[in-house]
Amino acid sequence: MTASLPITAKLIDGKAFAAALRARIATQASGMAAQGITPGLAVVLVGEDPASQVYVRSKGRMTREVGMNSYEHRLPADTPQADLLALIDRLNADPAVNGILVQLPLPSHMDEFSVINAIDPAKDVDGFHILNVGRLATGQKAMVPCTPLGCLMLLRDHLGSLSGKNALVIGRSNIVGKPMAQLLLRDSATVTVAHSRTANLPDLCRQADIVVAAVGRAHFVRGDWIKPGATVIDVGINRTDDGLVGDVDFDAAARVAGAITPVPGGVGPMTIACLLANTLTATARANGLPDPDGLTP
Ligand SMILES: Nc1nc(=O)c2c([nH]1)NC[C@@H]1CN(c3ccc(C(=O)N[C@@H](CCC(=O)O)C(=O)O)cc3)C=[N+]21
Repeated sequence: MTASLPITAKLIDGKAFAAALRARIATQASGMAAQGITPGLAVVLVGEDPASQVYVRSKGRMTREVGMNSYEHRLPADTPQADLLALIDRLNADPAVNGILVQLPLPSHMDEFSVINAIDPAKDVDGFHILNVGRLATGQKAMVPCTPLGCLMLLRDHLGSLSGKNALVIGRSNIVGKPMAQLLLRDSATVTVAHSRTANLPDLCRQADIVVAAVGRAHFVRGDWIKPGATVIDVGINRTDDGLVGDVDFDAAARVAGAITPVPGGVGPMTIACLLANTLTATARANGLPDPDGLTP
């Protein structure tokens, strides 16, 4: 139905935006280095989830490219939870480590909440610790989850103010949907969070000026769900026979939307750039410096 229309949406180039963001982070990191401070990010990977491997590799490279130290800890899938908690304790106590990321998902014998909440909230660059979740929800200074922060930066860059916009977040996960809703609310959008039980999702979506799709199902959001001119942010990373695709039927949606992020090259690179932004912010706060410019919401 939408296939006959021309592609009119502006492409929101997350890859280019993320590269510019990393360049600003590198400049600010070298300013810290001049004061004898080198930010350090520790990434802990338990087991060998293939999607996680890709992420960890590009993350390590980009961390070094912006002038930060990268520490990688790979543990076997059958590592006892107590051993992981002992490693987290060591990283919490290590002054060279300003940020700690424990790659999710964890093997099923571990309790993710116990592991995440063992991280020093000041080093919780994922923003998943319950203290940071509560701070974000109550408008206090927090570490903000990387993917929603990246989406917010792209939205603000494209739209300017989000005030009064109808925003639909599709997906209610702790890592994307819920913190995304909090950030949109803070920017005075009118926020709806939809999920697998939401009634009449297509009609709800047709009222949205902003759609953030984070459901984890390839091409779940159809082109004829999109309000003409809407801004569409696709968080999905789905590996299919057609390669990496998002949660939005891009070819159809790009004929209706005002602007849309591609997959790959949209939100994914922003997630990594925001991880580096959070590491710089954590380093600044740990050293009593003001928050770096333009990296926090
Ligand atoms: N504690 C934790 N924090 C995370 O932030 C986290 C995690 N666990 N577990 C795994 C997911 C996945 N994730 C991605 C980040 C960037 C890309 C990315 O840069 N994607 C590229 C494509 C990469 C490719 O070609 O496969 C893009 O979209 O353009 C993908 C996936 C972060 N995650």
